[in-house]
Amino acid sequence: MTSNASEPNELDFDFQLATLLSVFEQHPVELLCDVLLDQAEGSLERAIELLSAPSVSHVENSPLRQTRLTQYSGSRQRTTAENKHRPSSGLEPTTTRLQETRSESLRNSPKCATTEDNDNQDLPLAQLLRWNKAASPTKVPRRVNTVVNLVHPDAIARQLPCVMIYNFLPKSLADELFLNLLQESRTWPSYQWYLFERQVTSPSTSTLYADHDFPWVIHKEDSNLSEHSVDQATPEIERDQQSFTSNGDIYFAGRKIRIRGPYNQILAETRRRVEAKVNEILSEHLSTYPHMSTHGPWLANAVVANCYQGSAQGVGWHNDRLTNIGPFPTIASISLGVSRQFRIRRIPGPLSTTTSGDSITGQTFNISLPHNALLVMLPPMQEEYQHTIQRHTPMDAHPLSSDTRISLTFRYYRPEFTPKCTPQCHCGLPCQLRVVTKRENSLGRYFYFCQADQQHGKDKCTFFKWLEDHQADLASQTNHPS
Ligand SMILES: O=C(O)CCC(=O)C(=O)O
Ligand SMILES: [Fe+2]
Repeated sequence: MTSNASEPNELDFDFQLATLLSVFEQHPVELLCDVLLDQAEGSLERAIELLSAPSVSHVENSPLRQTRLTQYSGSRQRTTAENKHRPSSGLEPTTTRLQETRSESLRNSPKCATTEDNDNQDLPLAQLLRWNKAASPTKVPRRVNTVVNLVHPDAIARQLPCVMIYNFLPKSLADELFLNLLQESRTWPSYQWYLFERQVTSPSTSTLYADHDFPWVIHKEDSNLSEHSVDQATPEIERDQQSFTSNGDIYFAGRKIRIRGPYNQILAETRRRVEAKVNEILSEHLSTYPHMSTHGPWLANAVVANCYQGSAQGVGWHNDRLTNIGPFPTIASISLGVSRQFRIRRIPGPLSTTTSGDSITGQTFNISLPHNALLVMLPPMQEEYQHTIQRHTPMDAHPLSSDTRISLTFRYYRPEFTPKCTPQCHCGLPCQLRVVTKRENSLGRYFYFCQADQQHGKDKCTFFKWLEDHQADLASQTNHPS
């Protein structure tokens, strides 16, 4: 959610509303829209402040909100020319979620479902919020707003830099792994971070396991957790669980966290199989993605584990942080438990327009992730696409867990991207690494910038450094140690 140091912040209405939806899942979309438009006068920061106040519960049916929600849905009509100058901020998925959340909110909040300020008294709000074609003053080409379901591994590989393997682990190992993690997940924390100086909490829980070859110097932790650690295990489970600490703070999505490890036997066996499969895939894809080669075998030396209890828990649109895994990462994700919808869309920007200037951001892909599916996200998935675990989608109960899903996202934490190798910003914090996706003249370049706003809720500093400049500095320090 941090604004990008080198790119203008494109916090338009769609993005703002999508952000509020992902943070304030308990509130109906109409309330979020009203607070954003009326009370906060379009300021996301102010809206978050207002919504964080304990008394937020009621929403008047505002005509402005009605108009903007209709536009929000109707803005799919933008012409190609408009799209070129104003890249979509992901209308399609958020619109879909808007529709899903809307029906949820209509059930939960009868007050919000009234249509008393509208002329169309007889129509349900859900219908009113849709783009009204008849009322549209001019006929403009309609950009198709589709979600394409991809099921067959060949179809997935044709459309996306992803490889899907269903029933990846032997069944008994998958089940054992899941039951083991279900037990452990009771101690995984929700994460807090800052959005415009307001602390927000993730709707799911997660943790980071690291193995023996995690490149940051690790020693067994024998004292209490550091004062900054937000990952607090219960004492009983803590005794069975070795905790690692590192000689550098570990930031996960802008938050300082504690890591757990080394892998137990089940996780180690899973790692062995994941690494073998991923390296096989990487060698097959080398001709397609030459940039995947250089660093030797891919290692699954750490894994971000996520737990979602029920369909209200998910994770919003994002691409995975590159800071400690470096550019062009490969991430291999095993799904366990109830099947959930994984949605993928291209990041708006020059990369998402065809040579004729047509926007190709309209397409969202949906992949169901059943128990024991391995999805390997290859480069440039994190550079060019965003993903989400969609909330409020129908689920079939899983025999082992009913409505709980756990994902294990194995990553290679590269030695050259440890905190020791990461520049510190003027605030004294390790920087975050990002890639330029919007500015054509620097497209695809990586840069470091301050992440203090997410971590501490304070203003971020002006630190900015291109990755290649930083690497050149590191190389010259190695060649000419002082
Ligand atoms: O649960 C999943 O499959 C996705 C989780 C995810 O996107 C992440 O850990 O970054
Ligand atoms: Fe992710």
